[in-house]
Amino acid sequence: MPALLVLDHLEVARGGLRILHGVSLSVPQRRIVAILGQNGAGKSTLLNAAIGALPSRGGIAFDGRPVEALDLESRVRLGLSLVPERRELFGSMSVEDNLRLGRFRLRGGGQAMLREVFALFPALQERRRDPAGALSGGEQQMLAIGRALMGEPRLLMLDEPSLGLAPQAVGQILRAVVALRDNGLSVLLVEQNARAALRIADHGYVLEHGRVALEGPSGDIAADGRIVDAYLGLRGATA
Ligand SMILES: Nc1ncnc2c1ncn2[C@@H]1O[C@H](COP(=O)(O)OP(=O)(O)OP(=O)(O)O)[C@@H](O)[C@H]1O
Repeated sequence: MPALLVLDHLEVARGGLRILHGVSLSVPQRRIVAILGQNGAGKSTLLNAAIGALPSRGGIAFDGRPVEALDLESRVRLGLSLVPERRELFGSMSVEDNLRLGRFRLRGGGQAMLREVFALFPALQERRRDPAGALSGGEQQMLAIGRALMGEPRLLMLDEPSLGLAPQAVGQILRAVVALRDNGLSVLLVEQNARAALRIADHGYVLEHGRVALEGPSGDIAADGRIVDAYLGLRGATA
Protein backbone atom coordinates (compact mmCIF):
# COMPACT_ATOMS: atom_id res chain seq x y z
CA MET A 1 0.00 0.00 0.00
CA PRO A 2 1.50 3.41 -0.93
CA ALA A 3 2.32 5.81 1.89
CA LEU A 4 -0.36 8.36 2.70
CA LEU A 5 2.06 11.24 3.33
CA VAL A 6 5.51 11.56 1.78
CA LEU A 7 7.85 14.44 2.53
CA ASP A 8 10.74 14.59 0.09
CA HIS A 9 13.76 16.71 1.05
CA LEU A 10 11.62 19.29 2.80
CA GLU A 11 13.33 22.60 3.52
CA VAL A 12 11.81 25.32 5.67
CA ALA A 13 13.20 28.69 6.75
CA ARG A 14 11.80 30.91 9.51
CA GLY A 15 12.88 34.46 10.19
CA GLY A 16 15.65 34.09 7.60
CA LEU A 17 17.11 30.98 9.26
CA ARG A 18 16.96 27.54 7.70
CA ILE A 19 15.17 25.26 10.19
CA LEU A 20 14.61 22.06 8.18
CA HIS A 21 17.46 20.88 5.96
CA GLY A 22 16.01 18.39 3.51
CA VAL A 23 13.83 16.17 5.69
CA SER A 24 12.37 13.09 4.02
CA LEU A 25 9.84 10.86 5.71
CA SER A 26 6.73 8.90 4.99
CA VAL A 27 3.60 7.94 6.88
CA PRO A 28 2.09 4.66 5.68
CA GLN A 29 -1.65 4.09 5.75
CA ARG A 30 -3.02 2.97 9.12
CA ARG A 31 0.23 3.55 10.97
CA ILE A 32 1.47 5.77 13.78
CA VAL A 33 4.74 7.50 12.94
CA ALA A 34 6.50 9.34 15.76
CA ILE A 35 8.81 12.31 15.30
CA LEU A 36 11.12 12.70 18.25
CA GLY A 37 13.86 15.15 19.09
CA GLN A 38 15.06 17.79 21.48
CA ASN A 39 13.50 21.24 21.86
CA GLY A 40 14.09 23.28 18.74
CA ALA A 41 14.90 20.29 16.51
CA GLY A 42 12.20 21.40 14.08
CA LYS A 43 9.34 19.04 14.89
CA SER A 44 6.54 21.62 15.03
CA THR A 45 7.99 23.34 11.99
CA LEU A 46 7.70 20.09 10.07
CA LEU A 47 4.02 19.62 10.95
CA ASN A 48 3.20 23.22 10.13
CA ALA A 49 4.91 22.96 6.75
CA ALA A 50 3.13 19.68 5.98
CA ILE A 51 -0.30 21.25 6.58
CA GLY A 52 0.62 24.35 4.55
CA ALA A 53 0.84 26.88 7.39
CA LEU A 54 4.51 27.57 6.59
CA PRO A 55 6.11 27.95 3.18
CA SER A 56 8.49 25.13 2.27
CA ARG A 57 10.63 23.79 -0.53
CA GLY A 58 10.76 20.14 -1.55
CA GLY A 59 8.05 17.63 -2.23
CA ILE A 60 4.92 16.97 -0.19
CA ALA A 61 2.66 14.23 -1.51
CA PHE A 62 -0.62 13.18 0.05
CA ASP A 63 -2.15 9.94 -1.14
CA GLY A 64 0.12 10.02 -4.18
CA ARG A 65 -0.81 13.58 -5.12
CA PRO A 66 1.62 16.53 -4.91
CA VAL A 67 0.14 19.10 -2.52
CA GLU A 68 3.00 21.54 -1.99
CA ALA A 69 1.32 24.09 -4.24
CA LEU A 70 -2.01 23.82 -2.38
CA ASP A 71 -2.99 26.21 0.41
CA LEU A 72 -3.82 25.07 3.93
CA GLU A 73 -7.57 24.89 3.37
CA SER A 74 -7.20 22.69 0.31
CA ARG A 75 -4.89 20.34 2.17
CA VAL A 76 -7.41 20.08 5.02
CA ARG A 77 -10.13 19.35 2.49
CA LEU A 78 -8.04 16.44 1.17
CA GLY A 79 -7.83 14.95 4.66
CA LEU A 80 -4.83 16.44 6.46
CA SER A 81 -5.47 17.71 9.95
CA LEU A 82 -3.22 19.25 12.60
CA VAL A 83 -3.91 19.45 16.32
CA PRO A 84 -1.52 22.24 17.34
CA GLU A 85 0.48 22.27 20.55
CA ARG A 86 -1.56 25.17 21.97
CA ARG A 87 -4.82 23.32 21.17
CA GLU A 88 -6.50 26.62 20.19
CA LEU A 89 -9.90 25.95 21.70
CA PHE A 90 -12.58 28.58 22.21
CA GLY A 91 -12.60 28.67 25.99
CA SER A 92 -15.94 30.40 26.51
CA MET A 93 -17.79 28.19 24.04
CA SER A 94 -19.23 24.83 25.06
CA VAL A 95 -17.49 21.54 24.42
CA GLU A 96 -20.15 20.62 21.87
CA ASP A 97 -19.88 23.93 20.00
CA ASN A 98 -16.10 23.55 19.82
CA LEU A 99 -16.64 20.12 18.31
CA ARG A 100 -19.20 21.39 15.82
CA LEU A 101 -16.70 24.02 14.66
CA GLY A 102 -14.50 21.16 13.45
CA ARG A 103 -17.31 20.28 11.06
CA PHE A 104 -17.63 23.68 9.42
CA ARG A 105 -16.41 22.63 5.99
CA LEU A 106 -18.58 19.50 5.75
CA ARG A 107 -22.32 19.20 5.27
CA GLY A 108 -24.35 16.62 7.17
CA GLY A 109 -23.08 13.73 9.20
CA GLY A 110 -22.31 15.90 12.19
CA GLN A 111 -24.42 13.89 14.63
CA ALA A 112 -22.80 10.59 13.63
CA MET A 113 -19.30 12.04 14.02
CA LEU A 114 -20.26 13.59 17.34
CA ARG A 115 -21.36 10.14 18.55
CA GLU A 116 -18.02 8.68 17.43
CA VAL A 117 -16.06 11.37 19.27
CA PHE A 118 -18.14 10.87 22.42
CA ALA A 119 -17.61 7.10 22.16
CA LEU A 120 -13.85 7.68 22.02
CA PHE A 121 -13.86 10.29 24.78
CA PRO A 122 -16.84 9.70 27.14
CA ALA A 123 -15.59 12.54 29.37
CA LEU A 124 -16.47 14.99 26.62
CA GLN A 125 -20.03 13.75 26.45
CA GLU A 126 -20.44 14.26 30.19
CA ARG A 127 -19.18 17.80 29.85
CA ARG A 128 -20.71 18.66 26.49
CA ARG A 129 -22.48 21.77 27.80
CA ASP A 130 -19.56 23.08 29.87
CA PRO A 131 -17.29 25.81 28.53
CA ALA A 132 -14.10 24.39 27.04
CA GLY A 133 -12.08 26.66 29.33
CA ALA A 134 -13.42 24.79 32.39
CA LEU A 135 -12.01 21.43 31.28
CA SER A 136 -8.89 19.81 32.70
CA GLY A 137 -5.76 19.76 30.54
CA GLY A 138 -6.41 16.16 29.52
CA GLU A 139 -10.02 16.89 28.59
CA GLN A 140 -8.92 19.92 26.58
CA GLN A 141 -6.52 17.73 24.64
CA MET A 142 -9.36 15.25 24.03
CA LEU A 143 -11.48 18.13 22.80
CA ALA A 144 -8.76 19.38 20.45
CA ILE A 145 -8.38 15.89 18.98
CA GLY A 146 -12.16 15.44 18.85
CA ARG A 147 -12.57 18.70 16.97
CA ALA A 148 -10.02 17.54 14.39
CA LEU A 149 -11.85 14.21 14.04
CA MET A 150 -15.13 16.01 13.33
CA GLY A 151 -13.59 17.00 9.97
CA GLU A 152 -13.06 13.29 9.12
CA PRO A 153 -9.33 13.53 8.40
CA ARG A 154 -7.31 10.71 6.87
CA LEU A 155 -4.07 11.84 8.47
CA LEU A 156 -4.06 13.24 11.98
CA MET A 157 -0.98 15.22 12.97
CA LEU A 158 -0.59 15.72 16.71
CA ASP A 159 1.87 18.24 18.14
CA GLU A 160 2.90 17.28 21.68
CA PRO A 161 -0.46 15.90 22.84
CA SER A 162 0.98 14.92 26.23
CA LEU A 163 2.42 18.35 27.02
CA GLY A 164 1.63 19.42 30.57
CA LEU A 165 -0.70 16.49 31.27
CA ALA A 166 -0.79 14.20 34.29
CA PRO A 167 0.41 10.63 33.59
CA GLN A 168 -3.11 9.22 33.71
CA ALA A 169 -4.31 11.72 31.10
CA VAL A 170 -1.29 10.96 28.91
CA GLY A 171 -2.25 7.28 29.01
CA GLN A 172 -5.86 8.05 28.03
CA ILE A 173 -4.79 10.21 25.11
CA LEU A 174 -2.26 7.72 23.79
CA ARG A 175 -4.72 4.83 24.08
CA ALA A 176 -7.20 6.86 22.03
CA VAL A 177 -4.53 7.45 19.38
CA VAL A 178 -3.95 3.70 19.15
CA ALA A 179 -7.71 3.11 18.82
CA LEU A 180 -7.85 5.64 15.98
CA ARG A 181 -4.99 3.90 14.18
CA ASP A 182 -6.71 0.54 14.66
CA ASN A 183 -9.81 2.08 13.09
CA GLY A 184 -7.89 3.02 9.96
CA LEU A 185 -6.50 6.49 10.61
CA SER A 186 -2.85 7.42 9.92
CA VAL A 187 -1.13 9.44 12.62
CA LEU A 188 1.98 11.63 12.61
CA LEU A 189 2.84 12.17 16.25
CA VAL A 190 5.31 14.76 17.56
CA GLU A 191 6.29 13.99 21.13
CA GLN A 192 8.92 14.91 23.67
CA ASN A 193 7.86 11.96 25.78
CA ALA A 194 9.97 9.61 23.67
CA ARG A 195 9.41 6.34 25.48
CA ALA A 196 5.64 6.78 25.58
CA ALA A 197 5.56 7.71 21.90
CA LEU A 198 7.73 4.76 20.87
CA ARG A 199 5.46 2.39 22.81
CA ILE A 200 2.50 3.22 20.57
CA ALA A 201 4.21 4.14 17.28
CA ASP A 202 4.97 1.75 14.44
CA HIS A 203 7.91 3.75 13.13
CA GLY A 204 10.02 6.59 14.46
CA TYR A 205 12.16 9.42 13.15
CA VAL A 206 14.61 11.34 15.32
CA LEU A 207 15.16 14.93 14.24
CA GLU A 208 18.34 16.72 15.21
CA HIS A 209 18.96 20.33 14.19
CA GLY A 210 16.46 20.05 11.34
CA ARG A 211 17.81 16.79 9.92
CA VAL A 212 16.75 13.17 10.29
CA ALA A 213 19.43 11.75 12.58
CA LEU A 214 17.98 8.25 12.47
CA GLU A 215 14.82 6.36 11.71
CA GLY A 216 13.51 2.87 12.15
CA PRO A 217 10.82 0.64 13.58
CA SER A 218 9.92 2.16 16.92
CA GLY A 219 10.74 -1.07 18.76
CA ASP A 220 14.32 -0.91 17.46
CA ILE A 221 14.75 2.71 18.54
CA ALA A 222 13.25 2.08 21.97
CA ALA A 223 15.38 -1.05 22.48
CA ASP A 224 18.59 0.93 22.06
CA GLY A 225 18.84 2.88 25.31
CA ARG A 226 21.92 4.71 24.01
CA ILE A 227 19.90 6.18 21.16
CA VAL A 228 17.14 7.32 23.46
CA ASP A 229 19.63 8.85 25.90
CA ALA A 230 21.83 10.47 23.26
CA TYR A 231 19.16 11.97 21.09
CA LEU A 232 16.17 12.34 23.29
CA GLY A 233 17.62 13.48 26.59
CA LEU A 234 16.64 13.00 30.17
CA ARG A 235 12.94 13.54 29.72
CA GLY A 236 12.72 10.83 27.08
CA ALA A 237 14.90 8.51 29.10
CA THR A 238 12.88 8.76 32.29
CA ALA A 239 9.35 9.05 30.97
N1 LIG B 1 8.12 31.99 14.29
C1 LIG B 1 9.43 31.68 14.26
N2 LIG B 1 10.33 32.52 13.74
C2 LIG B 1 11.64 32.20 13.71
N3 LIG B 1 12.14 31.06 14.20
C3 LIG B 1 11.29 30.19 14.74
C4 LIG B 1 9.89 30.45 14.81
N4 LIG B 1 9.31 29.40 15.42
C5 LIG B 1 10.29 28.53 15.72
N5 LIG B 1 11.47 29.01 15.32
C6 LIG B 1 12.77 28.33 15.47
O1 LIG B 1 12.74 27.15 14.69
C7 LIG B 1 13.47 26.12 15.34
C8 LIG B 1 12.61 24.88 15.41
O2 LIG B 1 11.45 25.16 16.20
P1 LIG B 1 10.29 24.09 16.36
O3 LIG B 1 9.24 24.72 17.22
O4 LIG B 1 9.93 23.53 15.06
O5 LIG B 1 11.05 22.96 17.19
P2 LIG B 1 10.47 21.74 17.97
O6 LIG B 1 11.36 20.59 17.64
O7 LIG B 1 9.03 21.58 17.71
O8 LIG B 1 10.75 22.14 19.45
P3 LIG B 1 9.74 22.45 20.66
O9 LIG B 1 9.55 21.13 21.29
O10 LIG B 1 10.54 23.38 21.51
O11 LIG B 1 8.51 23.07 20.07
C9 LIG B 1 13.89 26.66 16.69
O12 LIG B 1 15.23 27.04 16.60
C10 LIG B 1 13.01 27.87 16.89
O13 LIG B 1 13.68 28.86 17.62
